[in-house]
Amino acid sequence: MSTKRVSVLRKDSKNGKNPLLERCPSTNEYFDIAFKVMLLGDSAVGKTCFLVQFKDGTFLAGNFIATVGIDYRNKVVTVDNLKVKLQIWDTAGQERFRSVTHAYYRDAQALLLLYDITSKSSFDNIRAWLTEIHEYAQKDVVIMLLGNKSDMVHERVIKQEEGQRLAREYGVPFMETSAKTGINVELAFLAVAKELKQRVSQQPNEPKFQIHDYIESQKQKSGCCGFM
Ligand SMILES: Nc1nc2c(ncn2[C@@H]2O[C@H](COP(=O)(O)OP(=O)(O)OP(=O)(O)O)[C@@H](O)[C@H]2O)c(=O)[nH]1
Repeated sequence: MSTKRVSVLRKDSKNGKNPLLERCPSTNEYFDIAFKVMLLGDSAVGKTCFLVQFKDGTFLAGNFIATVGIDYRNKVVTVDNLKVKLQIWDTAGQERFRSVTHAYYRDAQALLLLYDITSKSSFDNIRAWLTEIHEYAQKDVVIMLLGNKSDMVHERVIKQEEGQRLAREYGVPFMETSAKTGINVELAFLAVAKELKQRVSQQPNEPKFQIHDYIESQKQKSGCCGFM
């Protein structure tokens, strides 16, 4: 099998601290605060496409090329007038790369865990992924469950309610997404960015940000589908 990208095992030069008002080298944009987000899930659920859709607004159609090891891209988003740099780590879903990716869990402040709504095994493996997350990630890491490829309506084997039920069981937010059409891709990252930003800048009298409510309100605004 050909490979998508040789792994880049680069560490943040700031020793994990949130750099203030720095310039993002890849986008050349200034930012106030930075967070690390990781994409996890079985091979071929669409993690790379999900990241490319968010970063560039395009869909990587064509032959599937599995990621090797781990890679990252940066994107600066605006959250409540603050420039938030998301450093997004795209991991290889294949079993043989697990030991490489485990080493990166600890640095992530948020994890987007994807399954493919047309693949029962990718959904069944979500429990195993959550076990790994609890073993290797930070205790207070933000986790979001995403049922990807929601555009493939005729091939669907996992009902939306099944995803919702599993997410509720683990107390994590859930959405169905499509890296192909872009549905809910930006919302997933923005919800996570808002939650993380709120955690570090919460004012004493400010109400706590509720990620579930935020997602629900955005659904109502867009009049769209696939939310918890
Ligand atoms: N229809 C549809 N196809 C998708 C979607 N997301 C990804 N794909 C296709 O699914 C296949 C796998 O996508 P990738 O993004 O490479 O999967 P991955 O999770 O990064 O896989 P690994 O790198 O092995 O972990 C590719 O053929 C994509 O074109 C989607 O939302 N809808």
